[in-house]
Amino acid sequence: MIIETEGLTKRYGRRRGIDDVTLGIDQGEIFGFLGPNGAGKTTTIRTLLGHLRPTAGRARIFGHDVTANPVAIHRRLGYLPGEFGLYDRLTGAQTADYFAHLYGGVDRGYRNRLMERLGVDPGRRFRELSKGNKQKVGLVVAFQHRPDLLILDEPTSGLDPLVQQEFHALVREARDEGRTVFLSSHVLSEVEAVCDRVALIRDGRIVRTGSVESLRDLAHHQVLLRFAGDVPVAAFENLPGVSDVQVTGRTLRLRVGGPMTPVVRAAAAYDLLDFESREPGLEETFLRAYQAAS
Ligand SMILES: Nc1ncnc2c1ncn2[C@@H]1O[C@H](COP(=O)(O)OP(=O)(O)OP(=O)(O)O)[C@@H](O)[C@H]1O
Repeated sequence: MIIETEGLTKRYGRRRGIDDVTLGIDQGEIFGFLGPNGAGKTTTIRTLLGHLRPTAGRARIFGHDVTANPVAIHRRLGYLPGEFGLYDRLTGAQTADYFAHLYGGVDRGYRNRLMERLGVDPGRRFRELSKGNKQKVGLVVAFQHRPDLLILDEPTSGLDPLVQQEFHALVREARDEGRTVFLSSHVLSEVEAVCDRVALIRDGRIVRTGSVESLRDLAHHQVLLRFAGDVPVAAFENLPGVSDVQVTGRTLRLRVGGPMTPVVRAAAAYDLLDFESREPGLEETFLRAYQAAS
């Protein structure tokens, strides 16, 4: 196992950080760590990296205890923090060079390809970069020495959709080379798109671990349909995956789990003026799924 934690707990004084986190991540997995803001993702990651000392429990990476042997771990690790930065005056290329030296040099061809694929402008000073562009330099730094394990804290926040796709491709390539990826996210659809397995964290505790397919019951969309004329609610209420149908005048709001086809087919039978579909935030999704448990 590449990452192994047992009852990992971190309290900030009397405040909760994480509580009893037990995880096992195998070589060659893309593992998603999914939770709303404040759930404990960063705390878990920083404890794994040895930046924070656990209050209780233990964690091992590559078989080494994270508190006892951080150097042996860090040589083989690529890490993207939530807010990546070094010195404001350095350019993207200089920043990547700085970290490359720490690892005793990197394959420059690979480094340059990473920069190209992610669209990093190597000559720009760090202070002139937007959050997304800083994030891209951070990704180059995490990947450039081809580490055995990548730990990425909310890697796609601030990236535009095309760069996100390129990032997903890089992650899959790393996995196909037998490397391991642990990434945190607060977006369900992103974890669904790229991860093999996932753990859900809420209020500092793991509420579920499983294959990405096992998230199906959580994934849903809020759909709004606006029609030119009156529409019988019954035409939608009993469709597969549909629940919580609400009607305001000629507007229907409904919750759809699973494929959208039945709703689109039913809507097409009427004069449809507008169709909106959005993925609700994870807070809303978790609240719904875990209300009974809390
Ligand atoms: N240095 C600290 N001192 C006190 N409490 C902290 C500290 N860092 C984090 N916390 C608390 O620990 C809990 C978990 O925070 P953490 O940053 O790990 O969550 P997260 O899932 O990474 O959220 P986000 O996506 O917002 O970064 C929160 O309740 C937070 O307020």
